[in-house]
Amino acid sequence: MLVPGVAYARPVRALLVVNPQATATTPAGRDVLAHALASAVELDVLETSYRGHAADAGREAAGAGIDLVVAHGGDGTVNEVVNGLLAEGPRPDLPMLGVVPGGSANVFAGALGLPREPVEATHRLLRAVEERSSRRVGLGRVADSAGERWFTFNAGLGWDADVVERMEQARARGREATPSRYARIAASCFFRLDRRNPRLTVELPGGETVDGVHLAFVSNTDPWSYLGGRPLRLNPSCSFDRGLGIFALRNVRMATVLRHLGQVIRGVEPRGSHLLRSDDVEKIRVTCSEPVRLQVDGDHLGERTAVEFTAVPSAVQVAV
Ligand SMILES: Nc1ncnc2c1ncn2[C@@H]1O[C@H](COP(=O)(O)OP(=O)(O)OP(=O)(O)O)[C@@H](O)[C@H]1O
Repeated sequence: MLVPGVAYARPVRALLVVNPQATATTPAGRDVLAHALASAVELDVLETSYRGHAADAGREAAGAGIDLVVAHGGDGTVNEVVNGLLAEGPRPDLPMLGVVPGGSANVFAGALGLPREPVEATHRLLRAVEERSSRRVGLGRVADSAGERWFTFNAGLGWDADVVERMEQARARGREATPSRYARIAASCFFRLDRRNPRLTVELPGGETVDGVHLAFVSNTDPWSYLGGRPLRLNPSCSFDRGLGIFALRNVRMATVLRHLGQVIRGVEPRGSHLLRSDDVEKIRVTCSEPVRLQVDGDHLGERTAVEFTAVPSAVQVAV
């Protein structure tokens, strides 16, 4: 493990995990990144060949005396690496995480203030390695009947997860994730949701319970927009150094939803009595009488009726 500020006699051992399927990774970019890293560290490179491969690599690295695991891909790749590293829970001797964006949204990197441009991000990472500069980042954990999963920036149940699933389907058909497509999908998901009417119940510590929720959006930072490259302002006081934040919409009509959608796209903070907003929360439980979709870091994971979110402070050390 690397201790910040300490000079080492032995070289830093690093693993570069590249997702060749991510939107903005290329063989040329991979090679530039690998060469740059190899000038500073003892490097192994792994290109993922199946979904879950990055998680397997993270798990192996955690037990193999590796100092640094660099994820090059989108948020799905970062999420997998983190889930592998933390498979046995947080430990002070776990490898440090490095991120070089290679996805379409790169929300985690954006929330950490890292450059989205891969060459610039590589320079920043090299500088962090050289200076032994890092920060500890608090993450969230989702527990349900299917098991446990870490999230690096957010997880959502209900309307938001419906949108993520439809967006995944659109991208699989080669469609681009433009703001207008996002708005159209969000509106059509809301119409469907309104008809089916599966409302969620949110339980907060201290016994506070909120019913009639269409969307429960739980985060460990105010996530960056998938579209505009700036904070979403759903929960502006939420940060990696505090507990979880929740943003929930309850008993709203279509006109209000469309107004908030426009605000979020423009980077304006939505307000109103139908919004539940709480932050620095340790545990959040969300239940529903019928199955609703769950998304974790922008990946749709299927349907659930009960999910518990937990804040885990200082879960991972990130080279920044
Ligand atoms: N070799 C592979 N074949 C198929 N899927 C893979 C492979 N390697 C990784 N994956 C999966 O690809 C999915 C998408 O990757 P990722 O999120 O990193 O890129 P992206 O979708 O372009 O980025 P973003 O999430 O920022 O839009 C991840 O969920 C990961 O599990």
